[in-house]
Amino acid sequence: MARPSVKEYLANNPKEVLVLDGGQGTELENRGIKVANPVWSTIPFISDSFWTANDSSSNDRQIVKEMYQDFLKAGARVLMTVTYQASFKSVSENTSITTLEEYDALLSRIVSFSRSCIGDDKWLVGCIGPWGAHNCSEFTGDYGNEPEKIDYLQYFKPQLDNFNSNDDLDLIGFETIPNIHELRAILSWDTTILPKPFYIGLSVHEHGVLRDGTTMHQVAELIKSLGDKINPNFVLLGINCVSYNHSPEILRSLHEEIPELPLIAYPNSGEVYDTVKKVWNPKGDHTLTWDQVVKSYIDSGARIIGGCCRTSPKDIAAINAAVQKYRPN
Ligand SMILES: C[S+](C)CC[C@H](N)C(=O)O
Ligand SMILES: N[C@@H](CCS)C(=O)O
Ligand SMILES: [Zn+2]
Repeated sequence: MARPSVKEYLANNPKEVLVLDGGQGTELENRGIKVANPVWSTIPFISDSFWTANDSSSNDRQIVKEMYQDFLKAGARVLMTVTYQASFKSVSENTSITTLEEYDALLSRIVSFSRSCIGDDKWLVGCIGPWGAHNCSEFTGDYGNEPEKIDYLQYFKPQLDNFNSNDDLDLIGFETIPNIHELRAILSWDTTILPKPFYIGLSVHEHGVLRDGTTMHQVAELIKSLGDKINPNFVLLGINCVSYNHSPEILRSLHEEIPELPLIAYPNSGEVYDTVKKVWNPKGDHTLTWDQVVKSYIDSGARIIGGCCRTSPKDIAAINAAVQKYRPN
């Protein structure tokens, strides 16, 4: 392997801050791919023509490649697979891919294609959206009346099994997790279920609580209560797809609660997703610059910084400039 493990790299280079890519689903949408469907940004990979056509005849294939190229040019060293809404449930209930065998083949193809787009020297994250992605509750955290009874492992297992066994993936990213019961479930999984380094990105309200109302103090208490039993592959905790303007404060509150934990932060643009119309609506302007946001993240212990929905290669270039300016010497 041409790159060290992310976990070792971060531990051996305590001053290093890595730049992640930006919002892939929304970037593909900006470039003409229609993502409003039950598997969201994974849609281009479902079509046979993505895999059979050559680059010049498959427009979508060219678009995905160019998206990766542009994030790389902007300075990203950690990039993600476009598999946020590609759980077995979402794929098998909404596309022509219905068996576990076909599903595995799809994920393996996506991972190797993504690896071929970014080269061997960059880190590749296997992106896994929350349980709530399939019914669009990632921004409400409303998992019904008995969220504690949901079988999260059963939901994630087919995607996890594929990602765990794929050496092209360096890290598993559980993203946009809005519910404490889901967080508790993921954190309860040992190295037999999660043998690869992983991180968890929380989906947090502007006023700093998890979308289901759990405080950052309660999140910290949960992590502390696990003590030595915590899976050693749990590398970073953080926030993603949270409001840009509020994210520095939210990350600071997490850092104050668990100062020793390496953090990851990649906010959205500050626009708000309309889950019915599936469009992003403006909500005030950026009152902060990326320069200010990144400085604050680094002061709060962030080791990986990037952008989520509606952030583009331009945002990643600004993040990269600020990371080079503020990372510790
Ligand atoms: C992060 S959200 C924009 C992903 C898409 C959403 N789960 C939907 O199904 O519309
Ligand atoms: N990794 C996903 C996040 C959705 S919230 C994306 O960038 O599209
Ligand atoms: Zn997002």
